[in-house]
Amino acid sequence: MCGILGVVATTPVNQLLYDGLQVLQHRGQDAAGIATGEGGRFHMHKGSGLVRDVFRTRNMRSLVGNWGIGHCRYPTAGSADNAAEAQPFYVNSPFGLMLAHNGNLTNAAQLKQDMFLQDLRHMNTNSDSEVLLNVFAHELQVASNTHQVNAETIFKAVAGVHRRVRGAYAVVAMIAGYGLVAFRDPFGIRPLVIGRNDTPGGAEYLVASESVAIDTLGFKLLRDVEPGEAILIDMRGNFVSRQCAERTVHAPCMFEFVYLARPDSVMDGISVYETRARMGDFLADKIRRTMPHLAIDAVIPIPDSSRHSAMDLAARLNLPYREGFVKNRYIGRTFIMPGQATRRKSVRQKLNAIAQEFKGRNVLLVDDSIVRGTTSREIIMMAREAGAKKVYFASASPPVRFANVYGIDMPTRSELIASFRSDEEICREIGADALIYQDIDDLKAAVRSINPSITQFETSCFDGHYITGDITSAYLQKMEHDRDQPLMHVADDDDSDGEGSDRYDHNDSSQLDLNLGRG
Ligand SMILES: O=P(O)(O)OC[C@H]1O[C@H](OP(=O)(O)OP(=O)(O)O)[C@H](O)[C@@H]1O
Ligand SMILES: NC(=O)CC[C@H](N)C(=O)O
Ligand SMILES: [Mg+2]
Repeated sequence: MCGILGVVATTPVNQLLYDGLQVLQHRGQDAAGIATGEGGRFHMHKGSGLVRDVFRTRNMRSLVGNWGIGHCRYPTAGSADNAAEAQPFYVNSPFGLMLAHNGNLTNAAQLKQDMFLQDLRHMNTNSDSEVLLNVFAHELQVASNTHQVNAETIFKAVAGVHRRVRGAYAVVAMIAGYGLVAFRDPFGIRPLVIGRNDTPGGAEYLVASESVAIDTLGFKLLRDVEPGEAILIDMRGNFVSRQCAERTVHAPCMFEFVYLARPDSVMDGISVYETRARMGDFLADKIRRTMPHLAIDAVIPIPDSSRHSAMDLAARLNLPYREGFVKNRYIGRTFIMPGQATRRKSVRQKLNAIAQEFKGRNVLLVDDSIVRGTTSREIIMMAREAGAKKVYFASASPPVRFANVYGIDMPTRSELIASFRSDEEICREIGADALIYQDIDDLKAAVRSINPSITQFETSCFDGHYITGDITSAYLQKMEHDRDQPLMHVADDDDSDGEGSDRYDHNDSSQLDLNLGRG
């Protein structure tokens, strides 16, 4: 996952894109970038780090124009902390293109080779998103027979992308002289929603990974981009859309509902908050059914993502819900940090136990998922150190046993605590007195209870079924081999200009003398 945003407005969009990326920060903490368009001219600034660290006042001032795109990165290809792989990516031909991508391509290596040999295109990074941009550029070039780009050619180019590219992709792109393009892969694995804002100057459109960005930026949620669909918004704010894939299946990523998305988002017509609450209900029923003997004194969530499931679980079991861990709000999400050592250290920095909530009690800790077991191991130890008698552990999702190839950085089975262990072994490994996992059918039922029209999900990390149908065991083995080391860190030279004190203060948009009309 990463956060992506695209907007065509009637006033400058630099502040809007910045604010939107801040709201999508939970989707990627590694790098951020913004590109804007001023007529046919692009401006861009990107770099490693959190949104608030990447942009300085002078960068924001240079992002001139009424339309643009933004990206915050959680790397799944190439390397972590590498400013060269920050997005958006740019190619000058045809017309001038900028692109930002959420997802992961599964045939990037083959495409890269084909494009070098057949299309004479060079790629300068190991990012699959740069490959995607070049495929789009090539298809647009082939489809264009005039010097002017039009909707027909863009739709043809997106259809060409769908034919050549495999994997997961939600995309926002800018075409110089035309406007904004957004599209989603034919399985709709990664989310993408559209918002609209009617102003005296005309309609404005915003496309974003999650509806939370649409709400907070003052737009109204229109709908999701359909799997395989492309939407175009020209620089005057005219909106057209078309289905560009020959065959579509709607199978959104289940892990978005479990962990990735913010609870206040609605994606594919499903409220993430309500879904997580329903996961708690189903899990409560399983506990009642399978472990009626557990004498639980209190249900305690592991902040942040499990709170809503834990609350409903406690209510359904008629047990007290207690907040036993305090989260340091200045530490980011642990799971999406690159490198296991950093993740482990961050759990202790991030969460601290309130001893009184544990002393002499049997507690049921609830988390949304157990992936590498980093959080659960530490937290159970902390609960015991705080004086808990028995520590039971419940996960609102099933065991994560398989690699993800669609934009979540868990490429190797060996790093997953559940891959080659039974539930009893996992329970021992994390040090719990009992362990309860959600069943996969209950997880699906929880999400479908909010929107029954979604009948399929991308659930490969739980069941090993890869929805795109092209993932072979040889592919998975190669990935395991290539990535048995976590993503490499590349030295950050971002502050080489020595002007670190000039960081942009997001609370003071008056620093932007070009920011007219947006607070
Ligand atoms: O088994 P693990 O490898 O530790 O991964 C699972 C944990 O990571 C996530 O939390 P994270 O701290 O990333 O974010 P949150 O604050 O949104 O819960 C998730 O909510 C689990 O707590
Ligand atoms: N998580 C993502 O969406 C990652 C996007 C892209 N594959 C990258 O590594 O930069
Ligand atoms: Mg968590």
